[in-house]
Amino acid sequence: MALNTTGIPPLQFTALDDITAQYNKVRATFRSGRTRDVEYRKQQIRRLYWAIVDNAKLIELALNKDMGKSNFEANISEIDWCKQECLDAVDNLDKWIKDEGIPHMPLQFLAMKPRIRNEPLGVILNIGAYNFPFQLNVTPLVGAIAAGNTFVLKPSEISPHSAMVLKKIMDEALDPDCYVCFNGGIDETKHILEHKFDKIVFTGGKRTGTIIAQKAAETLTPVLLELGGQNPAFITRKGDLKIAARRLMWQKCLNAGQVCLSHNYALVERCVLNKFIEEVKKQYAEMMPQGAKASPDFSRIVNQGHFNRIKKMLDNSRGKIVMGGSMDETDFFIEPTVVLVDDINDSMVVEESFGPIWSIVPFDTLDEAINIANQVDPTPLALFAFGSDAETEKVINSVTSGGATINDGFFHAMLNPSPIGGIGSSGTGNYHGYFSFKAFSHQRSIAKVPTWADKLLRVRYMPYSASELKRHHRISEKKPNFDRNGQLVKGLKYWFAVLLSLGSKNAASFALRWGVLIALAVTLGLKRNSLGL
Ligand SMILES: NC(=O)c1ccc[n+]([C@@H]2O[C@H](COP(=O)([O-])OP(=O)(O)OC[C@H]3O[C@@H](n4cnc5c(N)ncnc54)[C@H](O)[C@@H]3O)[C@@H](O)[C@H]2O)c1
Ligand SMILES: CC1=C(/C=C/C(C)=C/C=C/C(C)=C/C=C/C=C(C)/C=C/C=C(C)/C=C/C=C(\C)C=O)C(C)(C)CCC1
Repeated sequence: MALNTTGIPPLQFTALDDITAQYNKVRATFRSGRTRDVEYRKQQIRRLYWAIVDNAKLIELALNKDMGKSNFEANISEIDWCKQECLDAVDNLDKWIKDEGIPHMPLQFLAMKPRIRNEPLGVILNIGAYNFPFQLNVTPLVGAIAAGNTFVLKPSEISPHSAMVLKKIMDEALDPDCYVCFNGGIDETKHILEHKFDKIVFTGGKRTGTIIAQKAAETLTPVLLELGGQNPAFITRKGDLKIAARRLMWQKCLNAGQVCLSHNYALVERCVLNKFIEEVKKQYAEMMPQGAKASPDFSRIVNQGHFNRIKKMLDNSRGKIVMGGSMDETDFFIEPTVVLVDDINDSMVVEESFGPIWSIVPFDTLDEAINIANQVDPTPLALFAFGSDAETEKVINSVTSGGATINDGFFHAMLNPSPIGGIGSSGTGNYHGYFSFKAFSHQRSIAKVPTWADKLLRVRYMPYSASELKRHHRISEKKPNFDRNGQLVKGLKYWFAVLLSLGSKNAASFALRWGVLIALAVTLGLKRNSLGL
């Protein structure tokens, strides 16, 4: 790739004919079996690792040009992340690739060597979002390579510098017969989608996600959808208000809140409302003493369209701005802004912010807060709870979400090996580390039936024999331990288990009780010995 004075050339769309030709090439290479070789996969991921390291400065530059992302954030949330994904895959692939046993297999079938083999799916298409262009595109790429697939990447055109650097990295580091990057807008993406893929990964908005899922359904292509949502935060009077304010502010300042996982609104117990708002202001002042506009750490909104969308959401609100509120359209700056609302139909609640603005909704009882969250978005991507253990447990059990963190922002998704994914309308499927490997593999069930076992299998052959069936049932039929009312039947087996476990309910009390019993027996034995009995 030729570099101009800024270091990165303007976004160049891939020609439609070229897309088809390169698609045919990666399809043919997959059929050739080249990507089945595990050493080959590891070598490709190692090359990718070094390409990320060697292009780190260019990645920083691209992210800065696309959305004013600071070098610090470019490193912790994109470069370091991608490097870690590569290393995790290379270090663990030999373990991941091994055939897996099948849990709870009845003893009599073990001779059939039942197992699961993770096999590559074929050609994977990844359509990426703009906000974390490296993390959100390289992570699926690593998983797809690790699982033995070929891969087509279509980065978001609204992070054009990042899209060009991603193409450079892939072109320079990876086997071009297997892994390709197509750049383009809607027309190019539509053309790509005319080709048959074995799985489509889409990260982006719900509206586009619906279009992609509909298109994929035409050819029964499975999808992994990473979408957005209205993520709630819960703060009760028993929570640490300072910690809640600090950590929530952090995730709304990271990438100027353009994070699918950040909170859209915070439900705050009314009796601590003013204190919490004061804490939020204090934390903002501490993190950005000269304000966000002057802070070298604060990103800009990616383009005019997203700037207008966020501004409109704020303009349409009937709530009261309690912090921030300033903007500068000339460089797409929007200040971290908090709006106090008392109507859950307010634009600040019902729309996805995907920016540095968020709302606070007061509540009087935790049940009320839970009802509000379930009304606003019953299946958000993430959820955050600050309160006592009992309260946070209640929140987690009463409001579902793709993932959840107690006492922090999206920590559950900051851990490379943890799976990330939505539920319901916030997404389908999950990935990261081993979970990417699984997402891009077919779990193929395999059995090998010994030829010598034919006599044992007599029961299944014609002419069917009632006596053979009776014998078969006698040997292998499992008996239920419950009655017709669904009640547990405390038969011989139950009482034997109680006796053996000494009535313990878990492994720790089992060990303790047996330990005490053995100690007692030993002490008694010693005593008898010393008495010469
Ligand atoms: N769950 C996650 O991991 C995750 C991560 C980042 C962003 N998001 C969500 O993504 C949204 C913001 O990102 P965005 O603006 O890049 O999303 P978007 O839906 O506008 O675009 C995503 C991708 O889809 C392509 N695209 C857009 N319109 C298309 C069409 N009509 N046909 C085919 N392809 C099309 C774009 O080129 C881009 O590559 C937010 O809703 C956010 O919550 C989710
Ligand atoms: C806490 C303990 C310790 C210390 C721990 C330390 C020092 C942790 C440092 C953590 C840092 C610097 C983390 C920063 C990470 C930022 C990340 C990974 C950002 C990720 C962004 C993501 C995933 C965005 C995703 C966006 C999506 C999906 C959509 O838009 C010890 C070790 C000192 C002791 C124990 C306790």
